[in-house]
Amino acid sequence: MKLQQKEEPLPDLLEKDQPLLEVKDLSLSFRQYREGLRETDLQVISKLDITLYKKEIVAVVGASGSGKSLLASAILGLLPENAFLRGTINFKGKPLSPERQEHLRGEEISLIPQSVSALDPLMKTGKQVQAVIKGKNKKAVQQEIFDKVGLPSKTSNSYPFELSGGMVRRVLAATSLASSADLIIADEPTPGLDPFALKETVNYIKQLAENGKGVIFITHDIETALKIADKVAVFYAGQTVEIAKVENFCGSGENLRHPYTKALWNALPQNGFVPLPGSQPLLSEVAEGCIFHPRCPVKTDLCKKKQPESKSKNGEMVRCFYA
Ligand SMILES: Nc1ncnc2c1ncn2[C@@H]1O[C@H](COP(=O)(O)OP(=O)(O)OP(=O)(O)O)[C@@H](O)[C@H]1O
Ligand code: NI
Repeated sequence: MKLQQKEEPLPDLLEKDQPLLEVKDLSLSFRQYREGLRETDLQVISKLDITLYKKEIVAVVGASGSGKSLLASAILGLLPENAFLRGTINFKGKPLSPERQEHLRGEEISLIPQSVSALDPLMKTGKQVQAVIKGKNKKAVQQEIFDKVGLPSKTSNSYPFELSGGMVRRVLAATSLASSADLIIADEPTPGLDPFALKETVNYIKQLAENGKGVIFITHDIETALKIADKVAVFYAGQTVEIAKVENFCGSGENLRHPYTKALWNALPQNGFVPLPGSQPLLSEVAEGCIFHPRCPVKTDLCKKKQPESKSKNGEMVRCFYA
C-alpha cells in the first residue's frame, strides 16, 4: 500500500475545532494481474470524504460494495498489498502515514471488537479489561468502568464462557471504554442482534462518544444509524454523495440534499416503502458523469457528462449539481 501524502510537522495537541479524523478525496484501486503479464487497475473508491470530531458519532451507510469496510481498512492501515491509495487521511491534523498507522493502531485508533471471540477464553474478564488500561490503579479503573456499563463487580472474576451474551457485550463495551483510543471504528456491529441487544449496543457506542471518543459506525441499516449518530455519511459506489445531520432525516426528506439520500429515506417502511429502481453500478460499468445519474429522478444532460464536485458547509456536504 502506498500513501501519497506530505508529512508536515504539526503540534500534537488537538485544537478545539480541529477534526479528529479528516478523509478527503480518497481514492483506492487494486492492481490486478490477469493471465499473461497484463496489469489492470480496478478502481473501487473514487471520491470518499468524511470528517469526524471528538465526541461525535458519524454513521456510514450505503449498499453492499459501496466501500464502507475499505474505508475502515484504509484508516487502520490494513489494506492488502496490491491496494493503491490516493488522497488525504488526517488524524489529529497530521497525515496518517503507514508508519503512523502502525504506531497508532490499537493505541489511539481502534476497531471495535464485535464478538465473544475478541475475548481471551482463558483470562478472567476483569484482567482482560485491566490489560488495556494505561497508568496506575488499573483495578480501580476497571471496577469503575464495569459500574458504568452495568456489570456487577463480581463479573471481573468470571471467564467469558460463564457469562451471557448480554454480559459479554458489556465486557466488550468496557474494553473499548477502557482503551486509550480516541477514534473507534465499528464495522457492522449490529446485524443479527435482537432488539434488546441492539439497544444495548447503541447505548454503549453512545457512551464511548460521551466519554470523548470519536466513533465511525458502519452499517447497512439506516434506522440504526439514525438512532445512534450525529451525522450520516451516505456512500454510493465508492463515493460519499452526502454527509447530513441526523435531524435532517425527517418529513418527506425535504431537508436532505442528494437524491440518493432522499431515496434511502423514503424507502423506509415508515415513509411508505418507496423503492428506487435500478441498482448500484458494478465497478466495471461505472460510466461518465455523476455516479448516480442512471438512477437519478432529477438528472439533466450535465449530469451525464460531468462529475459534480463536493460542496461543504457546516460539517455537511453533498455531491450533486442541483443540491
Ligand atoms: N482485496 C480486494 N480486491 C479487489 N476488490 C476488492 C477487494 N476488497 C474489496 N473489494 C471490492 O471493493 C468494493 C467495496 O468493498 P467493501 O468491502 O468496502 O464494501 P462494503 O460497503 O463494506 O460492503 P458490505 O456492506 O457488503 O460490507 C467491493 O466491490 C469489493 O468487491
Ligand atoms: Ni463491509
